[in-house]
Amino acid sequence: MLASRSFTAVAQGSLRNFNFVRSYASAPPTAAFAGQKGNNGKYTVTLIPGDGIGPEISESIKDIYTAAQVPIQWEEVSVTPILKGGKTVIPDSAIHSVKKNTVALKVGKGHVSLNLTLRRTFNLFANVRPCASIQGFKTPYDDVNTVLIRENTEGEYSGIEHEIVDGVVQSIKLITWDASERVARYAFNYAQTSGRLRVTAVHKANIMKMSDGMFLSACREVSKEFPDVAYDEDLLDRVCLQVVTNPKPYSDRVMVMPNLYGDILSDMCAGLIGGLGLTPSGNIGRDASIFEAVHGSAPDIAGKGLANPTALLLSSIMMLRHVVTIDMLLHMRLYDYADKIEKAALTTIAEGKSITGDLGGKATTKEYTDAIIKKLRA
Ligand SMILES: NC(=O)C1=CN([C@@H]2O[C@H](COP(=O)(O)OP(=O)(O)OC[C@H]3O[C@@H](n4cnc5c(N)ncnc54)[C@H](O)[C@@H]3O)[C@@H](O)[C@H]2O)C=CC1
Ligand SMILES: O=C(O)CCC(=O)C(=O)O
Repeated sequence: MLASRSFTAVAQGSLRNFNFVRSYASAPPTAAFAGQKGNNGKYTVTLIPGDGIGPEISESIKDIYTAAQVPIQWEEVSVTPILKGGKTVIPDSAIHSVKKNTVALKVGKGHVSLNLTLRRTFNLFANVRPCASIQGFKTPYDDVNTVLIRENTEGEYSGIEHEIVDGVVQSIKLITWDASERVARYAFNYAQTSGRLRVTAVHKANIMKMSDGMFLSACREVSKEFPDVAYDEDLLDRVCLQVVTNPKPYSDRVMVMPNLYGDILSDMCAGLIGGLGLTPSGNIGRDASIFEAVHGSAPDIAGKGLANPTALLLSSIMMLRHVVTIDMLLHMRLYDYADKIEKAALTTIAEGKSITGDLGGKATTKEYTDAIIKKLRA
């Protein structure tokens, strides 16, 4: 009963400010999602600032949340790998914090496969990556509004690699029916609750007949459970060409795809709306969800005050709307915080006076953050 009510709330929440942003809605809730709300009336959320620009943009988010008086307290943890029993692992404290709080905000860490470890540890099976043009901010395209859902635990990112003989290596692309079916069902649920009533499976089954072929079979099976959601399939290369030629037709649908394709296609979509500084994502699992920017730790600009915190901020907004679905009866008002912060950030960008260098402006991370805070306090 609560689950179906929550689904309605998600759909309403996403449609409420449809004209303004259209896409940074929360994802449909998964089975046992439960944030931790303390006696002080605040949710505790794990914050993983990572390295590179992570600490700078995390500070921005904290300052903006303080100014907006969002009822959240951050539990900051490090995921810098440690040596344990001869293996490099994520510290127990980080794992424990995410397990306890079930919600985390994170910046990509410049450490190979750490993301993959987190995604696998918490079985974060779906990565939701919305990408929408910001009204009033001029880019070559002004009508991008894509939602891409990426299988997040396997494919080329299974981490199974070996050397067969000297000079010959092999990386295994692992596709399982269960993971494909699970992400497909998530995509159809998302389509149904967000009002984007079409799912397009993106693939290369013309070449990878068995692996992508099975991914497609799973999508087709799941599509039968959703007669009100249209279903089609398209080749990855064709989708790339079509999206950069005319993104408009992709506004009415959700794209679902194996892991690697989603990684690449989401960066391409980001390029259409102003770059990686603007695109958020949510790694959704049954027992926890970790929200993070599509970008990584950007070591080339770290410590220079140049980083754009918007992608992480929009990820946190997806998180707020996700948190709301847990406990909607008590905390509907978190939607209002999400809406308010989102509006302050996107109007700051549209005005163009205090934007960061990646968007063509001259503002530092702090100046841009302060401009948002000023709007929140006005
Ligand atoms: N989801 C994740 O956790 C991801 C982690 N990574 C990791 O991050 C590290 C760096 O990877 P890169 O290939 O350099 O990708 P990156 O996404 O960190 O940076 C790519 C380019 O975009 C720029 N950029 C990224 N975020 C920006 C922001 N917020 N504001 C302004 N400019 C921004 C960077 O300066 C750089 O020129 C690597 O260790 C990589 O494995 C990379 C991508 C995603
Ligand atoms: O884990 C990494 O370092 C890169 C992963 C990545 O690019 C992504 O998942 O978007």
